[in-house]
Amino acid sequence: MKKNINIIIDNKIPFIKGILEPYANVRYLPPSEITKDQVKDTDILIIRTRTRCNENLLSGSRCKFIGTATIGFDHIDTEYCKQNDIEWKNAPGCNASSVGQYILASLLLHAEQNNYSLKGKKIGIVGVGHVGSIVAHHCRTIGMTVLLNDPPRANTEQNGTFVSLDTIAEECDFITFHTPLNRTGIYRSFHLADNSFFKKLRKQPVIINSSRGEVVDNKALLTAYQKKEISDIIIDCWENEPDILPELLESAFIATPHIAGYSADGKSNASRAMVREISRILGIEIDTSKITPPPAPFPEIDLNVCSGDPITNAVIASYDPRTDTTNLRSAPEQFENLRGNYGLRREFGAYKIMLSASEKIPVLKELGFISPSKS
Ligand SMILES: NC(=O)c1ccc[n+]([C@@H]2O[C@H](COP(=O)([O-])OP(=O)(O)OC[C@H]3O[C@@H](n4cnc5c(N)ncnc54)[C@H](O)[C@@H]3O)[C@@H](O)[C@H]2O)c1
Ligand SMILES: O=C(O)[C@H](O)[C@H](O)COP(=O)(O)O
Repeated sequence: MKKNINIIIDNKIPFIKGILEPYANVRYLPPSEITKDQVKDTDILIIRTRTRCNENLLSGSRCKFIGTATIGFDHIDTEYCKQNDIEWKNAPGCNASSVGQYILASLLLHAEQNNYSLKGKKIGIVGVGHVGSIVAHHCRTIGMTVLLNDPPRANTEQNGTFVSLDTIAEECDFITFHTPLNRTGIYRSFHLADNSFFKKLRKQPVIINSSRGEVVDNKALLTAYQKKEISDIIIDCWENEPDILPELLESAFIATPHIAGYSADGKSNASRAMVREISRILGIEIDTSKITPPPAPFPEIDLNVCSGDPITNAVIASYDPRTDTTNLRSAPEQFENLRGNYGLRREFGAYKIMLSASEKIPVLKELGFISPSKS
């Protein structure tokens, strides 16, 4: 029962091909081809961050629904959509655990390479939603002290224990940004970290940005590094992607092409969310059971044969951000291709840990690895 519904889907959204064809006319296009002309006769758009949905794209089209298979939605002109009766939906939380894995892996590598322990170090988390909460959980689990900053939540929640951005600037050894990109308004996050923010830092922290490039003024970030106001940079989201600042790429400890959320788990969550929305719109049951990530290639991590910290070994066995850093440094002009052809990783929950009796087993379980067992 094919309805007269036209759908365009970004061709880099995985696990979705074939699912909607029984119900609609589906075309898969690269973002560069999702143009005004193509969108004109389209009812439903399923896109990623690379399609800017604004008047230029949408005016004169019959599009009534935009689904973005992402958490962020700053690429959608929500005001234009409201005025023109176009519904839009994102996929809240879809890849939050993937970003949690990215941040923990980067922190553990930084500690290992600089020969210190993260235990007792203080991390400031700016933006405590789906991603920030997972980062907070992981950091507490490995013994870090966590400070939270989230003015929208602080203003509405009675029992929150939030601090100001100034307190984070003064006290933290690490500061990680997990806000949406708000260009205006009282919760504006555009250049939340700017020159004046970096001047307030007291502990020469490591700065981490995996939110949106524009949340951190990239030139100010580089200057702060050069002036030793900060000790290191971990960066996944950049201003002006894919034309990123070469000096920042060279200076950062971890520098990746906006792939913190690129787990197979996260991508399949997003695809499932998009199909559920279409199912709701069309008023039909659509089976989503085939939208599942493939198994991890090596799903058992035997920590008994590794020397060094079991937590670091387990996390890095699941994901090593140095590989993505090396790939980006060797070919920065391939930023979009590195994303488009990314080998999606699996999250902690896809790995079973083998480890003889160790006080680290409860920590590994708490991070989400499968039933660490005696071997
Ligand atoms: N690098 C990646 O691959 C990747 C993956 C997922 C998400 N992201 C980005 O991370 C952002 C956060 O994701 P999420 O799932 O946690 O979103 P979320 O909406 O669940 O949480 C965002 C939190 O930020 C808070 N916030 C808003 N404005 C703020 C401000 N000015 N200062 C401090 N806090 C503020 C909100 O109150 C909310 O609690 C997304 O909007 C997206 O831009 C990037
Ligand atoms: O907002 C998100 O979900 C993330 O930034 C996500 O990783 C973006 O992925 P893209 O749509 O660019 O593939």
